[in-house]
Amino acid sequence: DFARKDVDLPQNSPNELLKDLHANFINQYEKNKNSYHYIMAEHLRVSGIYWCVNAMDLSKQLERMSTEEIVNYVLGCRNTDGGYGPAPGHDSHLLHTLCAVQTLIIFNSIEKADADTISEYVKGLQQEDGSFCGDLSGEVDTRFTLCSLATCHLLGRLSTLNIDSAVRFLMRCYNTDGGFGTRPGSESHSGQIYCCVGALAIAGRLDEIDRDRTAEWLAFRQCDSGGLNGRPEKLPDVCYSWWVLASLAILGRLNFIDSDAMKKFIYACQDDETGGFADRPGDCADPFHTVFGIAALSLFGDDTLESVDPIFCMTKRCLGDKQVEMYY
Ligand SMILES: COc1ccc(S(=O)(=O)N2Cc3cc(-c4ccc(C=O)o4)ccc3N(Cc3cncn3C)C[C@H]2Cc2ccc(O)cc2)cc1
Ligand SMILES: [Zn+2]
Repeated sequence: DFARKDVDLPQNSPNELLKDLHANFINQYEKNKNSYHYIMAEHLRVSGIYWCVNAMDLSKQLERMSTEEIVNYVLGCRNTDGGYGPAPGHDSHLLHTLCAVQTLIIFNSIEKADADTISEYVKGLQQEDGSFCGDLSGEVDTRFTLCSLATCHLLGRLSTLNIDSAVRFLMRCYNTDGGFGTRPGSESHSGQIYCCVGALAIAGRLDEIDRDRTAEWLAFRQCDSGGLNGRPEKLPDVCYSWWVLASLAILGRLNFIDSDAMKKFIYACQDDETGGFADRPGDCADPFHTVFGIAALSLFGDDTLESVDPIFCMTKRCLGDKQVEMYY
């Protein structure tokens, strides 16, 4: 069967950012009667909170969030092992530990977390070969290398980890096509490239890769619709806009893609009734695709948004001197 490799942008697609509509979409996750405790699936909740809070910060509307309630909820997800779970009483995982730290930094409340116990938790998940497991289930993924280096960097505890072995493992995941996969030998994927390029940038080791070759693989993700996909022959999706654009920004190669066509696709993913972004035009909006659609537009310099840091997907405002100085 002929698999569609692209989408058509509907004629009446939005052609600008519907910023206030998105703020209302995100906020409805926050109203008392629909607070996170009910709306957001428990196994996702702390990550969902980071996506919502970050979307509001990028949209310059953070003051509409109930800071204290959210900060206390996140702190309530801390476990005795030093890590954070997705909700109170859930086991710790690197994905949610990073989102918890990111949320606390956005609310300028990172001093309420214990940097030493969190970084010791992360260190405990690094393997002999330099890789990281997401939790005690033992799954290794280059995504978890980014979570580990980003969490420890944001806490000022990067030296807790073995950075040399972490970089050696990442380079074993570097494919001849210029991309990175989940583990050594895995096929290249936009999301994994974002994780590996981001981790190398935090480690100050971007000179280990051929940045033009990697940027070229990323540029080939652009479809006729202007949207970016995760792998060859896949459909474009607005969250891949973020993975690909942020990677190109870190590599100093944003000029490798057609930004006007890209923006047109991102605008078309907005839902002009409910607010929010869907993965592609016509689908249901969700907070995950909303934050990455807004972050991608911020990378293009939309001055109605806060400027976003490509490595951490957080505003430069909240990161301050936690930003990694880049060299191109
Ligand atoms: C709806 O189906 C899924 C599938 C995977 C996941 S995930 O947690 O493994 N994850 C993030 C993710 C979230 C959503 C979503 C819906 C509603 C909310 C509320 O905030 O968030 C939706 C999708 C999604 N995915 C799956 C995906 C996105 N685009 C294409 N796909 C297949 C990504 C997935 C992995 C992930 C990526 C980044 C990250 O920081 C954390 C997890 C969640 C829901
Ligand atoms: Zn997506």
